[in-house]
Amino acid sequence: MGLEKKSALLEDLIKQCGGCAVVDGGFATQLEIHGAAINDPLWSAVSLIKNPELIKRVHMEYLEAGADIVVTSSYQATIPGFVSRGLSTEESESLLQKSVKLAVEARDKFWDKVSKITEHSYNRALVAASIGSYGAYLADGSEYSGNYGENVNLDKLKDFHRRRLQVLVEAGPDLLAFETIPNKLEAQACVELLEEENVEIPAWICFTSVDGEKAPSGESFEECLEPLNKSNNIYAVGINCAPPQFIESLISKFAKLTNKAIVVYPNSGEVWDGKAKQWLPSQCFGDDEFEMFATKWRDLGAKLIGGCCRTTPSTIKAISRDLKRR
Ligand SMILES: C[S+](C)CC[C@H](N)C(=O)O
Ligand SMILES: N[C@@H](CCS)C(=O)O
Ligand SMILES: [Zn+2]
Repeated sequence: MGLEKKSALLEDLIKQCGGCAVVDGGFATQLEIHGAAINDPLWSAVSLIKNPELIKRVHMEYLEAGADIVVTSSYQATIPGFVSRGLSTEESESLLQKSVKLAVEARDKFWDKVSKITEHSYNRALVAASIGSYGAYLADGSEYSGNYGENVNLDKLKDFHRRRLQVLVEAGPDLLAFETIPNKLEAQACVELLEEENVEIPAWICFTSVDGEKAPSGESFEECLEPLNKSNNIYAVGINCAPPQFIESLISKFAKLTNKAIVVYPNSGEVWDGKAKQWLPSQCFGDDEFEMFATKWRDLGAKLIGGCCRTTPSTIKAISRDLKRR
């Protein structure tokens, strides 16, 4: 299936959902709720080594909550990351494939179950392969600073992303989700790679923001979106893992800067302490607030809405209830 057909699948899903599809919520958060220890350089991806069954369980929980799109466990899964744990390149690549396989299996199992029920409100979900930023791999919180240092140029970022992208694409997800991109250089590297590798899977690219106005690097979103707006590979652009109180004005800003679909999946509002590797309490949104804001975000133009870190299946249930109340 080529790029056009796969993009049409996503387009149809959005239509079927009444104009806005639901993305799942914090994957790592739900792993932790089930007791997974992820204070680790591989973060949530450590579960690919330690507990793949739990990954599937979390995907199922988000599907049951009403997610139309499930994001795989590969955010912080990288070949160099696995190799520095003593795994071989082959083993590392097979874990990346497994991240897609687990999500596809969960989706198929769930759909098999619900499609037998005469009246249900679910859609057949799509699987988005997560591709975390270079900062996520560094595991020092730099996905929220955009500060990669002087030695990181376009080629280095392309080299970092290339093989993982190839492996994930071969595993056959429906979509690609580039997450927590903190600067224009990395966004450009991702877009150029999609073209160089002739990838035929539609992608979204999401930036973080720590001030509610610009990318963490200080670059304006006008600058950051410029390479993305020109690319046929990019279906949607947006924001993930930023505080929810920024989302309203960022959707309005993006709507003026792009014709791409807009995707937003904020975190709960807590702030990540990269050194201590823990979330610090801050102004926080609960499920009720997500429920209230989801329709607002949709009315402002978002076509894909979900939650990121510190949100849970109950957050997704609230968003789904809100958006699917026709
Ligand atoms: C989205 S952040 C909370 C993921 C974890 C981070 N890259 C780290 O490893 O410290
Ligand atoms: N989808 C990621 C988080 C991105 S910030 C995960 O939970 O593993
Ligand atoms: Zn997050």
